[in-house]
Amino acid sequence: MIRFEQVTKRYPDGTTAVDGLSFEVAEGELVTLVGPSGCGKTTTMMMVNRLIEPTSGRILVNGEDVATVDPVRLRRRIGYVIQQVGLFPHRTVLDNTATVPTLVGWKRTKARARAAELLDLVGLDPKTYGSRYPDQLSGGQRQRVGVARALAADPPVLLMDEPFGAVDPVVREQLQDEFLRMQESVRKTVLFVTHDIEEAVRLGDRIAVYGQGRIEQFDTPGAVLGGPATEYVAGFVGADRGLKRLSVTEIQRDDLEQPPVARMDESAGRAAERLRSGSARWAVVLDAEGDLHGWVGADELSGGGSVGDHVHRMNSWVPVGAPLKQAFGVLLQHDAGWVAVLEGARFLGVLTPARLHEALRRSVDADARGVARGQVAFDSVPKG
Ligand SMILES: Nc1ncnc2c1ncn2[C@@H]1O[C@H](COP(=O)(O)OP(=O)(O)OP(=O)(O)O)[C@@H](O)[C@H]1O
Repeated sequence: MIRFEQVTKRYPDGTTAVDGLSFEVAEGELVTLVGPSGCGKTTTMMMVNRLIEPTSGRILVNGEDVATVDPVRLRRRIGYVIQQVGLFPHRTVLDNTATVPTLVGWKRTKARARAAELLDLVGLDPKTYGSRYPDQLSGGQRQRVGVARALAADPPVLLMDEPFGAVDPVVREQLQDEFLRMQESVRKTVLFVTHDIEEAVRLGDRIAVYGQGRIEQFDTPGAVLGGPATEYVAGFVGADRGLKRLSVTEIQRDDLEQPPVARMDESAGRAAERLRSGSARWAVVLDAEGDLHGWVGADELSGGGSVGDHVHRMNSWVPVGAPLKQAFGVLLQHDAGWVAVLEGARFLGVLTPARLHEALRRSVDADARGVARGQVAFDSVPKG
């Protein structure tokens, strides 16, 4: 969808901002460009919508060389969000959002209806905020309007330059979450510039780690964290990259351990006997559908009745596909030896600290070998 072919930008004063850059962003993909200040990220991005012209090389958007497209027409097809949002101060939020549709000739009512829809999409109630002016909004709200405005003409491509850089960390995380949710439904092709590795890893389907004017590594967040290509990348992603990797590695079914199970309607006595004969001290309690109800200790099952009469409700669990970090959080918070993993209400198994560690190790190994994690056997992962 966006393709850089040997793109170089040399400024008139001789600064080479970008040097022989080649990479591709697939349709519907979100690629983050991350690197220290001055490494050429913004220059890269601005060459896509021709705010800056390359010295050599080509950039194709949807197969078309951008150099051959009229810049004004080009920019209407490419949404652009920047840190200093650049809202028009004397126009209401609704009119700001409707800017591009109005420019391309939509009727005012249609453009405003679309703008209201988009404000809703970015989490701003158009009834409350539509008639306000930009200086009556918080920084985070202004950023949201910036995103809504960029999406208004429904451009297939979105360029975002540190869009959440100017807000505090809590709001920033909120905006990132909302943006990810929105991207699930709108699936734009996005080039996203940030100098924050956490943000790059969190948002990117793939990330491009920039050195000076060049990409040092271009891969999935998991692969970059698990196997930095160079010393430079290792330094940039940080010594705690193992921890960061927890947030991009998903819990899979084959990471799970199968603990002893008791049924809700099973007689307590029979369940106790079964657990004792297997030397099990506890069991998870499921109903006939396999949905999780809680857990029970083997020595609590005396006194008759059914297992359901003795069950402890379980108030924390994690869904399959959630990041390992979420499971780790639950284990720490409850000082627990395991956490249940569900799909919907259905119990799939438990994750223990040892299994969590193995999952992380296997995913590093799988990325290094370019295979799926399921193909890495537990015992093939070297210890230590
Ligand atoms: N108009 C210009 N003339 C000369 N040099 C420039 C110009 N614009 C940018 N540069 C230089 O090009 C290099 C890349 O700049 P660019 O803005 O692309 O970096 P960046 O990675 O986006 O940085 P930041 O994160 O600080 O925004 C820097 O060394 C910068 O000083």
